[in-house]
Amino acid sequence: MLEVNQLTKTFGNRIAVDHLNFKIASGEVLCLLGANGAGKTTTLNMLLGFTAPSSGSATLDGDDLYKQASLCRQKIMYVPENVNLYPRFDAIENIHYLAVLAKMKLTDQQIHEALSSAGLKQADFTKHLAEYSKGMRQKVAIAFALLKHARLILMDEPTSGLDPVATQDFIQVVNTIKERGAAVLIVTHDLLCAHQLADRIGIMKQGHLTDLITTQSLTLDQLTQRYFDQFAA
Ligand SMILES: Nc1ncnc2c1ncn2[C@@H]1O[C@H](COP(=O)(O)OP(=O)(O)OP(=O)(O)O)[C@@H](O)[C@H]1O
Repeated sequence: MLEVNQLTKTFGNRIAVDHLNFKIASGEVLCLLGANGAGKTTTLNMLLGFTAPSSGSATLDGDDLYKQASLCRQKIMYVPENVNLYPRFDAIENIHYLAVLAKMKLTDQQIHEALSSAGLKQADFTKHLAEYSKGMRQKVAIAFALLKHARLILMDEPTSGLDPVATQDFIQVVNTIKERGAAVLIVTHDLLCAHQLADRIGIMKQGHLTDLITTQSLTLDQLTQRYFDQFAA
């Protein structure tokens, strides 16, 4: 599904991301962890087309992310750390607006179903976004990803600032996304959340992927130890 090959980004003589390789299958969640400055955001920015790679390539369902950029962009959804939508619109109006920008035609019924699948309570659908918490705004973006049938969902620090209940809620929503067959890449510092929701965890250090862990095989304590081992080395 997503295949990243030798992706590299340099800023002057600083190598932010150094010949990175990884794959994410359909229905799989990969969490990227690493210290500040390890190259996680730069990786995300390259996949989003915000930053051009210095070299290397990436494909989504076999299409080149850079040579077929507009085709690929239709299949990608980005959920930033803070989802900024129109505060004076309710959730339904915001999604209608996003749909117009994406040249999609959606019925209220479709939007209601997607907002429910994303875990939003029906009573909140018609509240202005100004009244929404961070977690609720995230759900609106995820509902749009479901409506868009996004094949790749990229998330930046989705659980930072979420309380434990909202975090569990978020994990459930990610499971819904997985069931629909999207590939999910999450950049996070949240080891507990990564352990709970990732199929695999990649640890980045100085632009390299230094460890790639299948989550199921490790307890949280083992994962934490393995994470710290990377930085002691
Ligand atoms: N626009 C830029 N110009 C110059 N250097 C940059 C730029 N963006 C990132 N860098 C450098 O690239 C390296 C990787 O940064 P990046 O933001 O990708 O790290 P990160 O892993 O996301 O860190 P954090 O966890 O703090 O968000 C750092 O050394 C950073 O200073």
